[in-house]
Amino acid sequence: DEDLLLKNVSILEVLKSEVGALSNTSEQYSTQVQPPGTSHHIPQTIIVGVRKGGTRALLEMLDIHPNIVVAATEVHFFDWDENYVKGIEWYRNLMPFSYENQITIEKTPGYFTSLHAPERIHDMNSSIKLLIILRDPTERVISDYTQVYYNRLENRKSVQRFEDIVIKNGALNTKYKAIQRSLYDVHMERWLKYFDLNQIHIVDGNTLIKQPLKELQKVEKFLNLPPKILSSNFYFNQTKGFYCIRSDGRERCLHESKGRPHPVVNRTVLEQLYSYFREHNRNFYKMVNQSFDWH
Ligand SMILES: Nc1ncnc2c1ncn2[C@@H]1O[C@H](COP(=O)(O)OS(=O)(=O)O)[C@@H](OP(=O)(O)O)[C@H]1O
Repeated sequence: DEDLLLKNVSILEVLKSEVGALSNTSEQYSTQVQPPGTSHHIPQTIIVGVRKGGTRALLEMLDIHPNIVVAATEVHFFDWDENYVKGIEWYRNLMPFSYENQITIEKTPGYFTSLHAPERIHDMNSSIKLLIILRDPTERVISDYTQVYYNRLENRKSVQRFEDIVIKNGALNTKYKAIQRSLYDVHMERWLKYFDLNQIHIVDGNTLIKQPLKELQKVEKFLNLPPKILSSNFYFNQTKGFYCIRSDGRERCLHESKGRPHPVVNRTVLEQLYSYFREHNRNFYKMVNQSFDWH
């Protein structure tokens, strides 16, 4: 049920928050005629996740770069069988027009936790560069819950308190999908079966919120692009409480579904989540040779 809901939610998102997130990309995308010398290219880089990690912010911020073009919507090619069977040409045609010197990027957060995505992406291009944006796993669970909460409200479905989902019979409900999606080591292991660590760059989602330029400069380096994203491309919007983008003479913030207030969670429940993830986090740090200041 939750997966079905998620799928519907994703489609809804494509229609609402994702396409509408930044009118700039969607307008360009839907009305653009093919400029001479451009064509649809298969992405040389994919943001594969994680859901609620900050994938939309990362994609839109990378779109500032003149050598980057981004797909406006989540494509779900590698994680949804009904799309994958349509073949690579179907996928390529969904990409925006780009020049030879530009990198095409798409983001589908569901790839990170998909069982098939690593192998399928590897089959398409074994030397592709992958971006994964991660944030504190507990925060990610709460963000995931918050998204489903609002979607259920919109669809007039019943909602539950966070604590009532996360704790079952006095113990942590580790079967809860949102918790499973935060087991970064478990998912990462699948990616490392197909890709070298040096093909994968991990973006710190917590840092992207507070110091976007710092994280974007690392991505520019990873993609071998000249540093073109500047501090003047960002301004802090007090009302939203997040950085917004200034580019091509326009100012834009992400859709209101990005950066929603989270519920205040019971301290004991928080501690249970922190301690559950601790071992997984340590394992993940070892796997990727990098550590993060998660709880
Ligand atoms: N600049 C800026 N503006 C708004 N939001 C920002 C920004 N940078 C990062 N974020 C964080 O992005 C979180 C949503 O992540 P995703 O875009 O990956 O979500 S989704 O999986 O595509 O639904 C979203 O999570 P929530 O805070 O839970 O809404 C934000 O914390």
